[in-house]
Amino acid sequence: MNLENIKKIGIAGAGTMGSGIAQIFARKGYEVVVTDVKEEFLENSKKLVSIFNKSLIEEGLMGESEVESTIKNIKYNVDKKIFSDCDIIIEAIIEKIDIKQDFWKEVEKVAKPDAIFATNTSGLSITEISKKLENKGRFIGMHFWNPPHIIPLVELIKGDGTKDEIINILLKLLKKIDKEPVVVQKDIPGFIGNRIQFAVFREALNIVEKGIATFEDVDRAMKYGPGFRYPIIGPLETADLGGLDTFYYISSYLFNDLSDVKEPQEILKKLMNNKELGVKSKKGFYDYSYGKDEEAIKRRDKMFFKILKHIYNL
Ligand SMILES: NC(=O)c1ccc[n+]([C@@H]2O[C@H](COP(=O)([O-])OP(=O)(O)OC[C@H]3O[C@@H](n4cnc5c(N)ncnc54)[C@H](O)[C@@H]3O)[C@@H](O)[C@H]2O)c1
Repeated sequence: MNLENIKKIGIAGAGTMGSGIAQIFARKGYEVVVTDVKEEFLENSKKLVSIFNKSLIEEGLMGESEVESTIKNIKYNVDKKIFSDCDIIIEAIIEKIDIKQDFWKEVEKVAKPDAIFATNTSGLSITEISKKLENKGRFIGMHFWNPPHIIPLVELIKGDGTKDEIINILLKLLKKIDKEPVVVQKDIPGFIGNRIQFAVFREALNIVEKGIATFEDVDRAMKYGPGFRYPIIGPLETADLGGLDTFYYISSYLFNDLSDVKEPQEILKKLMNNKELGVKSKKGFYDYSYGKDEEAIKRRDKMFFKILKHIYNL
C-alpha cells in the first residue's frame, strides 16, 4: 500500500479521542466511518465533532464550507462490518487490554487483508494488544494527544511484529494531515511524551510534598521557565544551547537528589481518596467551582490555538 491508496479511515470508539481523530481526517478530505457499541454514543460523537468545528471557526482556523465537507465525510454505524473497505482502522476504545485484543480479533475477520491497524492506546503494550491477530506486521501504536484536533504530536509505536513499511506510510500520512509524527522504536510504557511528562509530574509532586514550594509556584516556575522554552526547543536542544559540560556537572549532583519514588506519592493518594480529581470533580490542586471548570478549559484551548497560529502557522 502507498499513500495514494489511502482513502478511507475506520475509527472505533466514538468518545473524546475517536471523535477528534475522525474530525481531523474528515477535514482533510478522507472518507471516515466511525463505530461504537451504542447508537447514542455515535450521536454524542456528532455533537463533539460540531464542538471541535465551532472552536476552529471561532479562531478563524476553519471555514464554513470546510465544516460542511467535514461533516459530510463522516459516516456512523454500530456494525464493525463498515470497516470492510477501510484502508486504515484506528481503535480508540476503552483502555482495557482484553477488550482491545478481542476487538482486533473481530476486526481482522472483516477488514481488507492489507488494511493498516492502529491503536490509540495511552500506554498499553502494542505487542500485547496485537496478540490475537494473525497478521501482526500491519499492527502499530498511533498515539494522538488530547485534544487531538489541536495538539500536533502523534507517536507511532512499533510492536514486536510491526513492519517498517507501515511506519513509513503513516509518517507520510500524518505529515499530510499537518500532524507531527515521531517514531517510538521500542514498545515501552508511556512511549516518549508520557515518560517525560510523568518524570516532570513526579518531581513537581515531590517539590510540593517536601514543602519546597507551593503547587501554584511549581506551575508558575514551569510555565515561565522550562515550559516557556519547550514549544521552541526540546530538552536536548536546551542542553546543547546551555552547554553540555554545564548540563553534565548539574546532572552529577542533581540526579541523586531527584525523586525516584516507585508509586504515586501520598499527596496524590490523598486527593484521590477525597475524590478531588481536578476539573471533572470541580476540585483538584485548584478550585473549579462556579463555572471555573469551563473557564479553565476555554482558556486552555484559546491559548493552545494561539500557539498553533503563532508558532506552527496553522
Ligand atoms: N482521553 C485522553 O486524554 C486520551 C489521550 C490519548 C489516548 N487515549 C486513549 O484513547 C482511547 C480512547 O480514550 P477516550 O478518552 O476517547 O475514551 P472515551 O471513554 O471517551 O471513549 C471510548 C469509546 O469507546 C467505546 N467502546 C468501548 N468498547 C468498544 C468496542 N468494543 N467497540 C467499539 N467501541 C467501544 C465506548 O463506548 C466509548 O464511547 C483509550 O485507549 C485511551 O487510553 C486517551
